[in-house]
Amino acid sequence: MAQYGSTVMPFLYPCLFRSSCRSTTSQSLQRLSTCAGRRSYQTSTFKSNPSLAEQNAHRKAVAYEPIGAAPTHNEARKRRLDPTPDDYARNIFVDKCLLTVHAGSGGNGCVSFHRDAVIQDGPPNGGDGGTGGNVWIQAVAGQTSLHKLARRGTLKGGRGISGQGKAQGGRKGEDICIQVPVGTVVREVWRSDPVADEEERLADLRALPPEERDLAEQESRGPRSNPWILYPGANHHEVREFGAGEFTPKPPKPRRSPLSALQPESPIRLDLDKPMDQPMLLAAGAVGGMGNPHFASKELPKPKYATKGELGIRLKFELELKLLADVGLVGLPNAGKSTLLRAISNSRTRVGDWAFTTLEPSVGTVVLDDNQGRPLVKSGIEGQGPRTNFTVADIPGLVEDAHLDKGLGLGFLRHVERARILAFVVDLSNGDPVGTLRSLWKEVAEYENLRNIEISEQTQTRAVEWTGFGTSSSSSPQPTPDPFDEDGQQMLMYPEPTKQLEPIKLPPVSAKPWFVIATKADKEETQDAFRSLQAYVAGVESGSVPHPSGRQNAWKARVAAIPVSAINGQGTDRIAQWTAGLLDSMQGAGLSSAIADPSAQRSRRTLE
Ligand SMILES: Nc1nc2c(ncn2[C@@H]2O[C@H](COP(=O)(O)OP(=O)(O)OP(=O)(O)O)[C@@H](O)[C@H]2O)c(=O)[nH]1
Ligand SMILES: [Mg+2]
Repeated sequence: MAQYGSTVMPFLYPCLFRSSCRSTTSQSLQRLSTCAGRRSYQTSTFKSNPSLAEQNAHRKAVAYEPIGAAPTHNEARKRRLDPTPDDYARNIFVDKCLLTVHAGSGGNGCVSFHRDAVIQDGPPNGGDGGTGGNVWIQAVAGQTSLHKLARRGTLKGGRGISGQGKAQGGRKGEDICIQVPVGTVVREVWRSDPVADEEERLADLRALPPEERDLAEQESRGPRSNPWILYPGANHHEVREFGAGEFTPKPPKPRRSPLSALQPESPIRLDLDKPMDQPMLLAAGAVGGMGNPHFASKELPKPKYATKGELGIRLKFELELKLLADVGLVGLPNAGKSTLLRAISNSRTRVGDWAFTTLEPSVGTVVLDDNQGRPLVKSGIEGQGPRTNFTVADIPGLVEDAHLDKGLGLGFLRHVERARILAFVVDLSNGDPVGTLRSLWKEVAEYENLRNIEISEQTQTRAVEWTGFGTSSSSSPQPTPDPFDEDGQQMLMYPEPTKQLEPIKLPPVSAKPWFVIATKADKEETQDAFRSLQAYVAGVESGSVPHPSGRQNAWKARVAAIPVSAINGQGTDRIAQWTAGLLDSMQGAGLSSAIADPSAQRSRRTLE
């Protein structure tokens, strides 16, 4: 053996040299012959401790498996609907976030003088600064979560570029467009508007008697205390003279970009419940500073100063998804909601045979055409073209007393009221389906009660806090000095209110259209359970049985129980048809995303 030890033999024939320390050459050769012999009739099964060569041979055989062995379409579909617990795509979902936006500040004006071979000391020709970038917002179809914006936190419009010599104006700052999902409500939490603050300060000064003005002016100087830019070539004497006040010009009035007229009124409250063709202006960029030609006069034909650009407005918003999806799947844990979503859409939500597999809502899109414009389900109302898709949200399972925040409770019920239609998913193989449906409705109705109490309590609190006639209450925001902005200028900011914004008004849950999906119908002895469920639902529709929510005006115009076997993909087409029909009837009746919410009938408009 030692004679082979220093050669490449151990590398080429590892099985021969595995126990080189102990075995002899004859033993190894015998083993080699055994291995070879075995390989001839035992190719696919390993002995208890396979050699490296055998392992490699096996890997190769698997890699070159004949194409005929690939899973058939049905097998692939079955695998998709009954996946292993680790076969899922991670779903990131955020339905509420804070977002700060900064409109771009204006670029500075330029101090420059014409100079050429003939004219050594010509007239002023400094360009104006460019306007800051605007901030726009647009609701777009196809987005279902606010997680991207939540991660960014702050979005800034570009700063305007400063002006240059030869009367060259600075370039405008870059605009930004915030894209949000359809159904987002945007509410302003606070704002810092340096131009408005300056206007207010000047108005206060004007109201004072002239002898007090100078002192008050010194004390009340805000972020625009020094709006001037001096000529870089100015000598010490000129700088001192400028600062001494004798030659200090009157500060120009604060200016706004003409575009700011398109800004929504403060405080901004937008209900973006329809896809928008054009973005909408949220905050206009600040205007740029003025170049030195603006200050030329008969007395001072060559001014050596220009102004800085105005500071951009800063706004903090709370973004909240009012509409999660067209259909919300409501059911007990382990009822089969995620499997159903996989069966009707392209979703890869997690499926597992245990409760609370799903912990975050996940939204899937059900496509109603063959992606080439040919509808698979006849839908859509006249004059608006066929409906091509709708969205379904897989909401985590509800448990008994979820309305008391049991299980993963109230957070999930919050999602239920953000769907246009509720689809109650009932497992036919798990006890009495009618009892299950009633207990699900009970949780939903109790949650609605709680919300009504919460809203009325908040209204009372607001009524007590109101002090009237413009006098500020103790909780009203007071300006406090804040850190400096990117230019080293002090910004006036307002502390964030300690009180949260009031909850968004949503339509009552019991007023939403609903239907029942009876799943796991492939399991044995589920026919009787389905028949009893069907009879109950028919009773609710006809009015012979009270509505499971216990509400008088609850929706029951068109209820159905649809049996499906999600794991086999059977009966799921009917869900698409039924939902499309319900959406059409809602649209036809003018009940759009907000259903019965009267405050949201018009898109893109301010609330209240
Ligand atoms: N036989 C049968 N089993 C099903 C069917 N649908 C789902 N299952 C099984 O039921 C179990 C639970 O399915 P999930 O889709 O994870 O249930 P879920 O309602 O999303 O559960 P949570 O996320 O915990 O609320 C899994 O083992 C599925 O394979 C069905 O139609 N027939
Ligand atoms: Mg699930």
